[in-house]
Amino acid sequence: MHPKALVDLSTELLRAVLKLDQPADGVVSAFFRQHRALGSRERHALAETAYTVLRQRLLFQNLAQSGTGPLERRLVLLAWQGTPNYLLAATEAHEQAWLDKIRQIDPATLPEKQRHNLPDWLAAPLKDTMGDDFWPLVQALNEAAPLDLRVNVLKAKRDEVRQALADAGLAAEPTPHSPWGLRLHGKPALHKLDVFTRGLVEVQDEGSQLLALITDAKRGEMVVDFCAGAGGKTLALGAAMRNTGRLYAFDVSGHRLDALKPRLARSGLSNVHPAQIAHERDDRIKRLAGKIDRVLVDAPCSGLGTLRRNPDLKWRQSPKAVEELQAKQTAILASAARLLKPGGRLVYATCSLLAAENEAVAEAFTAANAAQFEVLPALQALEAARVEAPAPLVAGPYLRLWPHRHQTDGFFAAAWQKR
Ligand SMILES: C[S@@+](CC[C@H](N)C(=O)[O-])C[C@H]1O[C@@H](n2cnc3c(N)ncnc32)[C@H](O)[C@@H]1O
Repeated sequence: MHPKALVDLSTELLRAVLKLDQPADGVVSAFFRQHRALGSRERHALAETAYTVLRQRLLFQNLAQSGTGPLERRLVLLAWQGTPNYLLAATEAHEQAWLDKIRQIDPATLPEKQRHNLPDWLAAPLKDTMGDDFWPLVQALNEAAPLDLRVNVLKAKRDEVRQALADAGLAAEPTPHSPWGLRLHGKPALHKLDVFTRGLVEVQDEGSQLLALITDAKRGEMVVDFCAGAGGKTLALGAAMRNTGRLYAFDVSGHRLDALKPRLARSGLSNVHPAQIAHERDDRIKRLAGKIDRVLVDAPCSGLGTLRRNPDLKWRQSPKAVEELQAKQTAILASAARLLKPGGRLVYATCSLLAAENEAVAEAFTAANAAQFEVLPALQALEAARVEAPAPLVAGPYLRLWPHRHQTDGFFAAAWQKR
């Protein structure tokens, strides 16, 4: 495609993404479905340019105040992620002169907001929690996430998969903590690979694998994945159970559970029972009360731990949404807890960075249920699950993962044992 046309399309995509009325990944996919002629490099340039603006929106919006022409075009020129030659061929002399002037600005001299690119309501609690680690976190949130795989231990060993990937020309290292994980070099296309189509691997962030590991589901047990969604953790739990026992995958969204089905078929698991529930107090939950060995509550949350992949969330979430989520998380956790039998394990997890959705919810549960539930220190649970080098993964009794410290998305988990 001609560079001018490509930059125009990039501007059109950015305009749609910046409405912020839908998740950016959905807007980008829909846009590419409407423009099927775009090649993979062109798609990469368009998607990465939009994501770069989302990551550093406050900076770019400020810099764009000086140019001329439509705002979205100026933002595209500033954040362009395609080849530089394309940008040169697509721009007028006055635009190039403007870009040259902007490139002379030293980012270190800019106001703090334009360096962290976070809304105030999010920057404030993160500064409080992180102290000196705030800026390393900000930097990590603006970088792309690595691509991790989880080996399906029902079908293969990690070394075998690593060798099969190497034979296909793909280098991968074992993840530092999860015994199931491989971290790929780069972002290769995986869906046509034999190891993927045969269900030997799933794409799953190491942090997400650690949430399944801390649940430590065992052979023959009765297990509930309360907020199973498309089943990322369900598949890991089912394989850890070696396809024995019974694993219920609940969710209020039938649409998300539908997305679990092809993944289940690839995985070879037959111990998983997906079921749509109306809400957390559904009759199905009442019928299973007191019968379950392990319950994972991978709660609906702000998703702010995934900002590397979903930078739009920092502009789409709000303090009010976080408050509503906290109430929902509290209600789901209370209801899910009723499922456990004595000696059973309850795990509450999120992919949020905020204490309001993490420690605050866990501490309120502990306080309200001390007679029935005892906190299980995350370190103890991770050691028992044979997680490698677990000490740096915990903060007090909880699992706490950060992109800048652990190269994972931001995750939290608390565990309790029913008395
Ligand atoms: C963080 S996502 C789950 C991701 C999933 N566990 C995975 O690993 O792919 C949270 C899920 O909670 C579901 N959810 C929201 N409210 C719920 C409720 N009251 N009961 C059960 N699930 C709920 C959402 O539909 C969403 O799929």
